[in-house]
Amino acid sequence: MTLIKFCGTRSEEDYKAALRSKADFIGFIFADSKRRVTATQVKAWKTSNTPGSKKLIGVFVNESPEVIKKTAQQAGIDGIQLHGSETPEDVKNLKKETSLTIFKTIHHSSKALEQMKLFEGMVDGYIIDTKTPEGWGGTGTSFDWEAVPAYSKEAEEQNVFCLIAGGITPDNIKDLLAFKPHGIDVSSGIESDERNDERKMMIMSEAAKKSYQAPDALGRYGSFGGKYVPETLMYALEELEEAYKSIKEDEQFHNDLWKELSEYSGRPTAVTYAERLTEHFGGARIYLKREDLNHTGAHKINNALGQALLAKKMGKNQIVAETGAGQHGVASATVAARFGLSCKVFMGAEDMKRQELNVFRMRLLGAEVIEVTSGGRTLKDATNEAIRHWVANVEDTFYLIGSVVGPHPYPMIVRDFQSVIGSESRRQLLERTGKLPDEVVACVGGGSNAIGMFHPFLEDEEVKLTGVEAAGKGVDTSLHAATLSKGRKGVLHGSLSYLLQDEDGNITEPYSISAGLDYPGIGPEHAHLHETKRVNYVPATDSEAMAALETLCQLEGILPAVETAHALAHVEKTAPKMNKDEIILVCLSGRGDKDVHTIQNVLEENE
Ligand SMILES: O=C(O)c1ccccc1N[C@@H]1O[C@H](COP(=O)(O)O)[C@@H](O)[C@H]1O
Repeated sequence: MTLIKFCGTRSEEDYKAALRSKADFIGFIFADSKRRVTATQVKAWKTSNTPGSKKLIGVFVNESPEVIKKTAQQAGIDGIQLHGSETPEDVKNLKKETSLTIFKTIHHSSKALEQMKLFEGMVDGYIIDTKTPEGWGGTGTSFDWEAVPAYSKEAEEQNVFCLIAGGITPDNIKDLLAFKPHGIDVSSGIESDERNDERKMMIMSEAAKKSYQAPDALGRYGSFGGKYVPETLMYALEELEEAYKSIKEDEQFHNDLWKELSEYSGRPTAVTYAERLTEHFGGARIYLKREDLNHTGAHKINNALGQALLAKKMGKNQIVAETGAGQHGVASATVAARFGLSCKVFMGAEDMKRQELNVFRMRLLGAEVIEVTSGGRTLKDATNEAIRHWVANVEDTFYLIGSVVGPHPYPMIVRDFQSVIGSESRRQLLERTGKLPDEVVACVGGGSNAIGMFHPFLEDEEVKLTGVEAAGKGVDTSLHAATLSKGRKGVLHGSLSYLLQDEDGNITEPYSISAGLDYPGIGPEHAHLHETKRVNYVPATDSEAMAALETLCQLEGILPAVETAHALAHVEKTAPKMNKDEIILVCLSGRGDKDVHTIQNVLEENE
């Protein structure tokens, strides 16, 4: 997927349209132009419409450092684009004096590559534009795009990205995309009658972010997914689907959600370069997406906040949830406390023993934790009970499902709320390294952290995606939870996917050291991505996961959740075989404080 910067925003309407679009960057012209705006205007638009994860960029042409700094500060923007003949010295000084992101525009010419080299190590990205006698930029004139790969290569060597500007329109964008630019930057091409035209923005966005379409109208991912539920739940699912459709288009909802994600949960989460781990394996550079730094210690809160806001919007004041490792239970109890909702969490008796601390946390947060003693007394059984409770109380109860499982529209809703993980890390890595990762790795139980991480990378064919399943005592024993490696198609909890089952189709008991991966099914979208071979699913055993957990603790000072350690176990296998200039991005889905007892028991047994 290509980065998008929509520039020349000159009214609150333009700004709102850019916020609704798929732009990664929104540009404002502070230079001489018909599109010029003031810092006061930008500040006012920003105050009444928060930009969420989009970055605001101010464009300047040969402006004094004092004016640039003052304007940026007044407007409250994230970065500056120097679009004139600014020198490396000017950039160096600005970099020293501000913490702003700096993009340098280089005008296409036979000297452009040499000029880029002069700014090496000083800028966060390049814009390549056309200069004409009419102006420094915004002229609607394109250059010969045969030159694009050379510009991208130079930027990659400098570990930054390069956006292409100049005369890009809905009619010619596909010609440019054939040269695989890192991103596009457009002013004139999105305008009609002196204002930004949302239809043009949409055409450009669709072309640049050519999106993978799933689920279909019936909630199917290929042949998987769907709604296999009793009649009593059909109405509730339709009501939910309608409500979700309306909030998806609702700017206010997205603003409210981003406010919670940022002010309450602490997003964006960091991407950490694991330097000592990288050296230890001697291969690919390893980057960790730190979902463990979220409030409550895992990625689960992203989805819980989204669904709780949706529940409020639907006028439901009771939440019911299931939990395995307890992380989703804690996240649900947390959001219920924050929004003043009542909360019941169903949890298997076995998991309650393994995750005693999280049971205590949920109760402390005011939730009722209901022990489930049926079946294997783990996540599957807790989910059965939560669904049963929902069927009986559907009028005022919202089922806050914790993974990309269950009947449509749940897998889609959870995926969308978790995709913030992948879209944030995609942008963060491009900003940091100038390239996309070569491989992205995440652990998979039901699969919510993995789908959230993978989804924004699905169109990037060059990025290898790897999901790691829990192989327990080994996939050739009966003690594992490796659904895709060892399962068959079947229906569980309202959707068709791969399941662990015996010859007669009875669900078999999964096993994993980690309560969060101990589920006999997997989200239907993962089943589809497995069948289409877009994602490669591999197993990791308990002992491989525990070894990887110790390595991360000792080399990076990060205690990961036992679930997350399965993803790290795959990194141990693959990183040493990769080249030093390759990059692995790992979803560090949660922190391991909740697992300290389990870890202690295992390590003591091994002594
Ligand atoms: O857009 C302007 O008016 C402008 C004025 C002065 C310097 C840069 C300007 N815009 C930049 O030009 C390209 C977009 O060009 P086009 O209109 O799509 O051909 C982009 O980098 C803008 O940031």
